[in-house]
Amino acid sequence: MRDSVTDLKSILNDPALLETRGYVAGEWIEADDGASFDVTNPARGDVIAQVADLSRTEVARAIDAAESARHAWAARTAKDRAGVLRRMHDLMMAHADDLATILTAEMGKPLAEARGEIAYGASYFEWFAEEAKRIYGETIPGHQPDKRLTVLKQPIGVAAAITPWNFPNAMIARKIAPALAAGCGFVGRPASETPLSALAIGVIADRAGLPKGLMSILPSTRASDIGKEFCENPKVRKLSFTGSTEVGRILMRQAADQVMKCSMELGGNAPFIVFDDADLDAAVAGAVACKFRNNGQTCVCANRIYVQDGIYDAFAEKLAKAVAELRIGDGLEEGVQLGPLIHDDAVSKVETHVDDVLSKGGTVLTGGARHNMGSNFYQATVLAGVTQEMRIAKEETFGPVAPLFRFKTEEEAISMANDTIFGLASYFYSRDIGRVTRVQEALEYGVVGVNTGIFSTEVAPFGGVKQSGIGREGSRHGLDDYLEMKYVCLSV
Ligand SMILES: NC(=O)C1=CN([C@@H]2O[C@H](COP(=O)(O)OP(=O)(O)OC[C@H]3O[C@@H](n4cnc5c(N)ncnc54)[C@H](OP(=O)(O)O)[C@@H]3O)[C@@H](O)[C@H]2O)C=CC1
Ligand SMILES: O=C(O)CCCC(=O)O
Repeated sequence: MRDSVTDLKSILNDPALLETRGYVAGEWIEADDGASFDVTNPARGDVIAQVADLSRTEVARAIDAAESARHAWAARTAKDRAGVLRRMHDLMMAHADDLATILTAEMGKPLAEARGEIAYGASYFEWFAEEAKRIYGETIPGHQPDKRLTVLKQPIGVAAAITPWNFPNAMIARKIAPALAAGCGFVGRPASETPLSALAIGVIADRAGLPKGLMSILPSTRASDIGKEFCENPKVRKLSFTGSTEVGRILMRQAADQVMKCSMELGGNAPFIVFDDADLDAAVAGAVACKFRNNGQTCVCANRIYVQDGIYDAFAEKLAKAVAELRIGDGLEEGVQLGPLIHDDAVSKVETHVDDVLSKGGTVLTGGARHNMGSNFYQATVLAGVTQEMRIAKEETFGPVAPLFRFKTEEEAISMANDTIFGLASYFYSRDIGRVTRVQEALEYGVVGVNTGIFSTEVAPFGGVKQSGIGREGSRHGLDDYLEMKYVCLSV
C-alpha cells in the first residue's frame, strides 16, 4: 500500500497536496482511535492512500472550532474575506495539474475532465469572492410615520456539508465558497471513496491564510454517525447535502429535530428530447457530451433520450457510431475519454438496467456488456426500443448507457419527460421558436438546456425541483442558503 502512496506522491509536482490526515480545528490529525481506511484507484484497483477515519468526537471538536472562529471571520470586511477566497482560487489554479492527478487517481475520471473539474471548483471561489462584497440588505418604506424598516443579511452560523464521490473537488468547493463568503464557519465530510481532493482543498485553505479552525475537512467511513452529529449538534445551523434522494430524505428527517436549514442536491432522471426539427448533428454531439460526461455519473447526465419518430432512425445510427468511437481506459492516460465506474456496485446497477431493457424487448445498438479493461469498466452503450415501463425510465442509471425512446407528438414528449418524481436537469433540441418557448416552460425541472448538452457554470443557479432537491448553488442566489434575514423595525 505504502508503495502506491509513494507512487502517487512521486508523480505530483507538490507532494504535500496529497494529505491523508483529517483537517480538524486548524490541525492535521490522525483519528483519535488511530483508525484509517483505504482509498482505491477505481481503474487499477490498487490502494493509493490510507486516510484517517474520524468519528463523531473529532467532528464535534471541528464544530466547536468553527463556531469559535466564525465570529471574528464575519466581523472582517467583505473585501478582506474575499481576498482569502480569491487566494484559494489562485492557488487551486496554480496547482491544477496536481489536483487533477489526485482527483483522477481516486475517482477515475479522465485527466482532461479532472482538470476541467478543478477549474470549475476554483471558479466558485472566484465567484463567491466577488459576491461576498455584494451581500446587500434592504431599506423598506415604513408602515407608520415614525418607523424606519431595514433588513440585515447575516451569516447563518456553522454550515455542515456532506458530498459525493462523483465530483470530489467541485461539489465541496461550491459549498465551502459561499459559506465562507457569507461569513459562516464550515465543516465538511467528503465521500469515503474520494476524500483526497477535499483534503487538498484544506491544504490550499491553510496556504491561503484561512483562519485556523474556521473550516474543517473530515474524512470518515462512518457516514451515518457523522450525519447524525451534523444534525444533532446545536451549533450547526445549516446542512448542505449532495447525493442520492434516499440519503437526502434521511438527512432531512434528522435535521427536522433542530429545524435546521437544508440545501439538498439530490438524484435526477434527466430527459433529453430531440424533435424532428432539431439540427441532427448538433443533437448527437450534445447527447454524447451530456450522457457520457463523467462516464454517465452525474445527476444531470441524460438518463432518458426521447427522439421524435421522423428522425429516430437517423439519430440512433449516428449516436451509436459516435459512442462506439469513445476511447475507454485508465483516466491517468492522456487521450482516454471514458474511465471506470466508481465501484463494482455501480457496474452491477448498470447491468441490471440494461438486462431489464433487453428482457422487455429493447435492443443493443452498441456496447451492452462489461468491458475487458477491468471489473469497474462497462462499455459505452446505446439501447433502442426503450419504453416508459422499463426500470431505466424511472431510476437514475449513473453509468454509460444511452436509452432511446420513440415519441410522436410534443405533448407526448412533455408528458413522458415529466413523468418522474425527479426534477433536476432536462434538455431538448428544436429550431422552432414557438416550440422552444412552449417546451422550456412546460418541463418541470430546475434547469433546462435548449440546444445544448452542457450548461454548468458558477454564474447560474444549479438545483432541482420535486424530489431532486431544495435550494440553488452558484450564481448570486447561491449565497442565500448561508444567510439569514433580520428585519429591524426602528421607532424614531
Ligand atoms: N446528486 C448527485 O450528484 C449524486 C447522486 N447520486 C445518486 O445516488 C446513487 C447512489 O450513490 P451513492 O454514492 O451511494 O450516494 P449516497 O447518497 O449514498 O452518498 C452521498 C454521500 O452521502 C454519504 N452518506 C451515505 N449515507 C449517509 C447517511 N445515512 N448519513 C450521512 N451521510 C451519508 C456518503 O458517504 P459514503 O461515501 O461513506 O457512502 C456520501 O458522502 C447514485 O447511483 C446516483 O443515482 C450519487 C452521488 C451524487
Ligand atoms: O452530479 C452532480 O451532482 C453535479 C453535476 C456537476 C455539475 O454540472 O455541476
